[in-house]
Amino acid sequence: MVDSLLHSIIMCRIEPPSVRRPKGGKGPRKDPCSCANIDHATVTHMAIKWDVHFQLKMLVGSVALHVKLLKDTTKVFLDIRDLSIRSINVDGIDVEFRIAPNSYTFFGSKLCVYLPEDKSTAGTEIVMHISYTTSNEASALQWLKKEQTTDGKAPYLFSQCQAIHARSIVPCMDTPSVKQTYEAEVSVPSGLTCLMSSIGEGSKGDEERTTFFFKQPVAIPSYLLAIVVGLLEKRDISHRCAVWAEPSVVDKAHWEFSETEDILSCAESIVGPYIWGRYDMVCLPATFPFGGMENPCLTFLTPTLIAGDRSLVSVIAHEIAHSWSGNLVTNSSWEHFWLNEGFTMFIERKICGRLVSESYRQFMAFNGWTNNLIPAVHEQFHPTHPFTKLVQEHENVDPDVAFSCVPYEKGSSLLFSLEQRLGGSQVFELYLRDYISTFSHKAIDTYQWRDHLYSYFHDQKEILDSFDMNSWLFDVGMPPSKPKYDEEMVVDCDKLLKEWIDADETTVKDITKEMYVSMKPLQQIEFISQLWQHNPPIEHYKLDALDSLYALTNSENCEILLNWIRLCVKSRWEPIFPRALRFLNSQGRLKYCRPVYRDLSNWPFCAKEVRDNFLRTRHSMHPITAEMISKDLHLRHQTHTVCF
Ligand SMILES: CC/C=C\C/C=C\C[C@@H](O)/C=C/C=C/C=C\[C@@H](O)CCCC(=O)O
Ligand SMILES: [Zn+2]
Repeated sequence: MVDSLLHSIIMCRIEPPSVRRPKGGKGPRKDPCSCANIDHATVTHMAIKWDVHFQLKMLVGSVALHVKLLKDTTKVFLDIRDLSIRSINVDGIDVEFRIAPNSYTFFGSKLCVYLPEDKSTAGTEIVMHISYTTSNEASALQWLKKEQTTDGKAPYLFSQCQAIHARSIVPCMDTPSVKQTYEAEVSVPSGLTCLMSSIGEGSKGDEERTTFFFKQPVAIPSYLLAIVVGLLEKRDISHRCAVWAEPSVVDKAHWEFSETEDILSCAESIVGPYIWGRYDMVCLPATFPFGGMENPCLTFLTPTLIAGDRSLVSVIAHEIAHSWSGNLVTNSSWEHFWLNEGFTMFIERKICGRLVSESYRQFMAFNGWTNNLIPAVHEQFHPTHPFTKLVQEHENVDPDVAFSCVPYEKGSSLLFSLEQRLGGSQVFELYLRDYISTFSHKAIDTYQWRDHLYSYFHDQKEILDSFDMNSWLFDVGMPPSKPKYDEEMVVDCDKLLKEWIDADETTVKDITKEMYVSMKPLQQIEFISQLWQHNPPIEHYKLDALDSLYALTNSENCEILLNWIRLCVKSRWEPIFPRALRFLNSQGRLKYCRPVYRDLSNWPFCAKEVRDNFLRTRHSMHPITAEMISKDLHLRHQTHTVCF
């Protein structure tokens, strides 16, 4: 008995715990969110031609995919969602194609293209020309009537392809493990400006239509394809930075984001040269679902960053940092999203540490742990939820549903802990540069990251082995240990918090506003967030006093407003409801809308009104926003069957 047991243990190749790999797999796992046969073929270049039709809410055009066969194959599989394929030819020869029947789910469908026999051997390079149109419900696009824009003067279109929405605007290998250059010709109604995640190469047209030309010479994953069309004006910030926005917004955005060149230069001093040429930003209409999106050469930004005091520009540092982590060194699938976002959060805070102070970097990391990671693990999910893992498994999982701050905060905390153990900030910055230069223009997974870490710090193996890496990477819940933070900037927050918690109806009148107004905005956010997280909930007389002293309900800073609304709703303070509803209807940022919709729908006092509000406004929301909130409110159950 013992012998056979011993034999089976020896034969079943028990790997050391530190190299836990995906189920049943040796080496990199295929991206479960794509049906592309990337081991047989790869796309190296896309040449896109689109006519933008606002009345139809459709892109009509074609794409020429430059495909290289990696193995003998007579088929190329592409990802599509809601595309009407008109015709496909390979090097000018019409070819058969099929769309896998009944495969439609949130992943979309598999487009199978059959190659001529004489173009099916390994090493062959072909040009696959696909004529197609998008659906008027393409999940990557939001079409705005002029009335929905800030200035109300012209229609507007913008895209959001991350994570798996590129397939709704172009047939492609919609996985971050495939990188391709691209060029585009886009025809739009004259008078409107078209911008893309690339270098603009001019335009030509007549009074009816204008065609804009673009080139992206750096190979990028499909999720970084991006387009915006609207009545836009530009303001230069430096020789390589500018901001675009609607006329009534552009000067406010220009002032708010005027430190962008300083941030970009600072980033270069940490992680190396900026290779993308331009760093432009477009400040989108308020329905944009995210704080920022790191589309190369053209970061997309929410107007909720315009606080009037430049206090929220760390998001720009974040998007700039993506020019290295994410856009150059890319996660090979969304299961390893933390490589994109954990590194970017870490670099963002490095930049802010350089520009403000090291104690500010420490405070940002502390704030991330206490105000983002803890609520995400304990309130948005629960400590045993699989989406609280750093490395996830996305079989039949929609990345939009799995999305949270966990990859950002758990990932950056992991790097923060490693920095402290492996020699401190300067030592770790040298590692960071080596990591970026080693994997630039590649797509990697956590196992490749880990192997590089061990080889770079080969002389500190004992320290690495003593670190509970597997628990950080693969376990649910909060990390097994908390980094040590310099809490110098926490002291004032804790002092003010204690003053308010300990106050009673008499002494609350003695609290003055001096300490609060002397704090940095991030400290004010920390203070209000701690009040929100405090149990029991804060008494109504204190909320009255807080609002009259600090004017929180009328704050221009959306981060402060979010935490104040959540605090008041948790305390069931009814005067906040009108402001909360205005907040929901004034912008579409998921980071704000999802928690506030969830909180309000769980409050019997206003549950029905807030759900009715959603049903009334959902059609003017971005598709992603509408989808996520309807799931949060349990208004529809998407049955996810296995895709292919
Ligand atoms: C574990 C989840 C794996 C993959 C998810 C990937 C993408 C999800 C999709 O919903 C797109 C997310 C885009 C995020 C863009 C910007 C963020 O860095 C900031 C979001 C929070 C904010 O609004 O500030
Ligand atoms: Zn990011």
